[in-house]
Amino acid sequence: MKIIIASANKGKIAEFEKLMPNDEVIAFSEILGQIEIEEDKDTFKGNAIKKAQTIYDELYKNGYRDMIVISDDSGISVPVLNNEPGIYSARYAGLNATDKSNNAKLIENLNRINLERTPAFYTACIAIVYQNNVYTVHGWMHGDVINKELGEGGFGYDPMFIPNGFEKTLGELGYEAKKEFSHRTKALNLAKKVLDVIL
Ligand SMILES: O=c1[nH]c(=O)c2ncn([C@@H]3O[C@H](COP(=O)(O)OP(=O)(O)OP(=O)(O)O)[C@@H](O)[C@H]3O)c2[nH]1
Ligand SMILES: [Mg+2]
Repeated sequence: MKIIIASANKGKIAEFEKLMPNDEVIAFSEILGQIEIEEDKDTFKGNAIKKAQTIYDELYKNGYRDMIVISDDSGISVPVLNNEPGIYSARYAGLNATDKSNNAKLIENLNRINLERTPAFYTACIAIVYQNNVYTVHGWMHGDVINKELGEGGFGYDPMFIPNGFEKTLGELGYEAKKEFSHRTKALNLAKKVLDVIL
């Protein structure tokens, strides 16, 4: 099955490819080139729908039909920081933020309140657009964030995140572990059930 991923995040696209080994997973940019989508909704769900719908509409305008478009809006929330960065995870350190600068800002904010480690959770909302219908599913992963980066695996905040039941960060554990229980894995498992019903 051909699935268009409405994301420009290489880390996410790589995860989707590994999670759907039997499908043809194509990043939208391979067909449409770069498209900037303003994420101006106030929920993961709102932004996920906007991303998937925008890419679906662009593909449609370009003559593509019967495609399945999947988006992912995700982020990490830290309850002791009023659930920051949440939907702002990708731009926590500002408009030109990178994974490095976002992690540095989170570390700075943890240090400001003298916390080496505190509970946190990831959320992923996946939106599916198919034949002008929209479906959304969510997945979560709970654990702790720490005020330093450990390990090189994963992407984004992974080197700062210790999932429940482990004593290492996702950066140290690597993708084979993360794949078993991540927010994206859980959401995608639900998305696959939706696809089983609608296709
Ligand atoms: O360590 C991480 N492991 C994860 O598994 C993960 N999932 C999300 N995130 C963070 O949350 C932002 C999402 O923002 P986001 O959904 O807008 O994505 P994005 O802007 O990077 O790409 P796009 O899909 O919008 O094109 C990302 O940039 C990351 O910083 C993660 N960090
Ligand atoms: Mg984004």
